[in-house]
Amino acid sequence: MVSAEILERLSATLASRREADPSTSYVAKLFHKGQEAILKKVGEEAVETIMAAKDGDKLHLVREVADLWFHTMVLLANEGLSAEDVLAELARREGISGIEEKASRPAQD
Ligand SMILES: N=c1c2ncn([C@@H]3O[C@H](COP(=O)(O)OP(=O)(O)OP(=O)(O)O)[C@@H](O)[C@H]3O)c2ncn1[C@@H]1O[C@H](COP(=O)(O)O)[C@@H](O)[C@H]1O
Repeated sequence: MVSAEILERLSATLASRREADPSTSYVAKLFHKGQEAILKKVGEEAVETIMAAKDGDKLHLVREVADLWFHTMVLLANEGLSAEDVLAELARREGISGIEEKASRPAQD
């Protein structure tokens, strides 16, 4: 079974691409283009994920979500963050009902 360790390995690979040659690395090319280009890819992959969910093809959906996760990881890496930061936030939230959490927020003026 594939474990979440793939996210850690991918994070390490992404970090290593900071110094890589954009002509031989897709990730280095995205870093080189900058945040706007990365955000554009995240937006495109989010839309493609929605379309895949609607067409009912499960393999297509899995592949589009993989593209989305990958590009959000590039976004995190570009900001000096990694999958570990997101996993830690999910761990912090574990067991806290979304309904309870929302109800405990201070009232907005
Ligand atoms: N997981 C991925 C991964 N998923 C998707 N992609 C690439 O993301 C790109 C965008 O996909 P699209 O379907 O949107 O293709 P496109 O419309 O032709 O792309 P654009 O021209 O718009 O950029 C494609 O080139 C895919 O190959 C990935 N590229 C790399 N990785 C991982 O990142 C590592 C480092 O990659 P490099 O930096 O290229 O060595 C690899 O070893 C993999 O582990």
